[in-house]
Amino acid sequence: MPTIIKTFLLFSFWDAVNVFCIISILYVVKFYVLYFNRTNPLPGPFPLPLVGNLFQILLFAGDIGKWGLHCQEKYGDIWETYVGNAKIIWLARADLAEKLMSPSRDSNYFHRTRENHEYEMLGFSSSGIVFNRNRTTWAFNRKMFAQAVTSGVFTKPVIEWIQSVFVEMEGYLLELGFDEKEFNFADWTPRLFTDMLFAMTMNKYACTLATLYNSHNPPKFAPYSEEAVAESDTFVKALQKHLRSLKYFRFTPEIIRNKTPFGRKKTKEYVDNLIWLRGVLIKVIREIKEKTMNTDEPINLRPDLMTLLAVVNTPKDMTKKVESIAEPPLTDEEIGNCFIDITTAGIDTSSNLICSIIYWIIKYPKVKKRLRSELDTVLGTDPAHLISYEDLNKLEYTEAVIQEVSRLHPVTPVTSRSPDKDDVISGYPIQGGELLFVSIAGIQVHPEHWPNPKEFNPDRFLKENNSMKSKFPMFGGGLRVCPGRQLAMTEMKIIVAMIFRKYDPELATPDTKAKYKYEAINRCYELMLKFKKRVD
Ligand code: HEM
Repeated sequence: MPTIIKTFLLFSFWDAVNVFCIISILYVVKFYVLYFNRTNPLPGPFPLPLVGNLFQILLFAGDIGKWGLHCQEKYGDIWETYVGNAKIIWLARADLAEKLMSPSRDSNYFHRTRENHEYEMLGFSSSGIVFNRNRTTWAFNRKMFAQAVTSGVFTKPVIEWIQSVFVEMEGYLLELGFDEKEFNFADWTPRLFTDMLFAMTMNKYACTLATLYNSHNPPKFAPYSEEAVAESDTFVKALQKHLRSLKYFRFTPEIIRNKTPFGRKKTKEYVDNLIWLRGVLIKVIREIKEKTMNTDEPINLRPDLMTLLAVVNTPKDMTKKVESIAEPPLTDEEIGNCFIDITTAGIDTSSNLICSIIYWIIKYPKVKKRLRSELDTVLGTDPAHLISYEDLNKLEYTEAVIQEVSRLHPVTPVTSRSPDKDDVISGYPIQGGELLFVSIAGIQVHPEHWPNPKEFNPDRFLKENNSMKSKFPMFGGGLRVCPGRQLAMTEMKIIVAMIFRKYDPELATPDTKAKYKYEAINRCYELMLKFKKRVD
């Protein structure tokens, strides 16, 4: 028997406990020796070994945005925190974040995260947009996406598609008597935005609104075949599972994922789910490509995002933005990953922000009155009037309200960057590969940028006060600024307009509050309303 095993067998239980205690003490001593002798120390909350500052985040119910605001008050506009042993530097003033938000192609701050083996394994580190760490493929994918999403051929019809999905939801709410009975509006918005996104990306009906409506056992069920509902249900559930997997792969330690039976099973389940999802998407993309290639008149095809991405940079390009320098079209895999990115980044953000917007408008009757007056002036008083692209551009106060809600209650309170090379920010040395958090929530209420920062005042966003916008990173900034921002604003304006021109939503009780939980974004999980019809 090897000596090491023999020695081990001589150990009593208490010997093992003693060894464990000695190793733990040595680990703690080493942790604090390194901590107190760290280079370039910044102020920040005191970390514990192994967990860093995670326990302090828990005191804020995991809400990293609120915790950031608390730290900012205590330590100033630049501070450091720890997740385990890894340092994170926070920046909470526009000038401090300026370099990170630079739009330069050579920016040192291209990467959103540190190297992430998990996303690499899933194939996201070199394809798609959100988690892509390869500058060349990221730039190409992002350009193609932006080309499609901002082209006139898409931006105009999308307005109609959004309205038709809202009309469907409106019908369900009235059918269920929610104009008189209280209901949780936050249950409906993720479905509204999922169905909208499916309609605008691949001309498919996701049926999530219909499924929720049917779950209330109405006298008359939604008019979709069980087969169609079941098929899309499976697909939407797979997408939701994929979203959960992104958090799992990011936050579960590798040792648990790869070395425990639970972790191995979960990892396999998530990887299989992604393979299935990609398989379905590739099939849809191939069908679209076949259809587009077999017609001489691509211009007559419905210009949904998948179709636009499938033909971008081909002779049938509908965006009319083909450049003189020949670039290849997107591959099926790239289109599939772009679709996954759009759903990852575009559903939760918009659907949760809309809950906050509705809540704040209800809470501020004067703002509601002025918003309504703008809606009546621009759209007229006939609720059947379809909102047009031109109408949307005139809804300045509506846009200001959306921005002001987002300033005070950002759906994404934090974004991050990791520099390639060492740098200096405001005299403070930053090491290449470190992680930096930009506190969107902190910048948006910084007293140096905003007079009366806590006051809800949409007027500050009206044209005459335009200069404030540089201090407003609602959609992030620089190279990786949100490429869906124009579409997101279109969605918000249409939904706000469609609700307040015709309805007068009421809180279930005067002290009803919108309830939130932080899950990588601020998720509104409860907003109890009555969807009252407008009477004035
Ligand atoms: C109100 C709604 C939305 C908000 C508040 C929002 C906010 C953001 C923010 C803060 C970022 C990070 C930017 C940065 O790091 O500088 C981002 C990135 C992104 N967003 Fe949005 N977003 C919204 C809607 C959308 C929609 C509707 C889409 C797609 C249709 C979308 C697609 C993306 C993508 C693909 C990225 C990654 C960009 C990159 O890495 O290059 N977002 N968004």
